[in-house]
Amino acid sequence: MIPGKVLVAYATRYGSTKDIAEAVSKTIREMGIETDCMDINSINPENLSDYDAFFVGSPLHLGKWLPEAKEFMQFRRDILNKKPVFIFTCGITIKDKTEHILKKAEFAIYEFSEYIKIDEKGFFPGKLTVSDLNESDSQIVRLAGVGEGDFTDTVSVIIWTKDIADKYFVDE
Ligand SMILES: Cc1cc2nc3c(=O)[nH]c(=O)nc-3n(C[C@H](O)[C@H](O)[C@H](O)COP(=O)(O)O)c2cc1C
Repeated sequence: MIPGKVLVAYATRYGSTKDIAEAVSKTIREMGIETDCMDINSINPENLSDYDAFFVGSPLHLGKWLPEAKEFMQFRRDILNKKPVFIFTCGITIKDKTEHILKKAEFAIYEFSEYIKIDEKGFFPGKLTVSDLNESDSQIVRLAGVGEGDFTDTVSVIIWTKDIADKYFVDE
């Protein structure tokens, strides 16, 4: 299936998941496929039927997807289940791709993978600067010992996206 239009939907607090979403969107657009890259909070559900495939991403917060991203999966599952769905998770801990870390990141998506058919999953390291966080987030990351730094890996995002396009966006 060559999609007419693809939606890349993301949740973010500090912009790094938006950066990943934009890299996904740019990669697809460069293949000649139309894409919209949108913050989940600004998506009009009535427009979802315009899309032939969905990328949906969220950062990890205390081991979970952000609430608006989980709600998007839950409340829009009927339309999502009719189309290919590719999800990406961003987290600072994902810089260490150990089995334990990846299992924890998998657990974050377990709750909605029960009712949504997920075609592909990507896990990407994020970016965190404690001094940029609001008061409550900075307390949480200090207490949880989340760590900080910029581990953005755009090359891996582009490769992941191209692999998906090669596998799913082909003439039948
Ligand atoms: C309150 C808070 C909790 C976080 N919890 C986790 C976590 O459980 N696991 C993890 O890998 N990263 C965690 N992070 C790091 C973020 O997932 C990471 O910085 C991500 O790149 C942020 O995405 P954003 O810039 O799109 O908001 C946390 C960050 C914050 C602010």
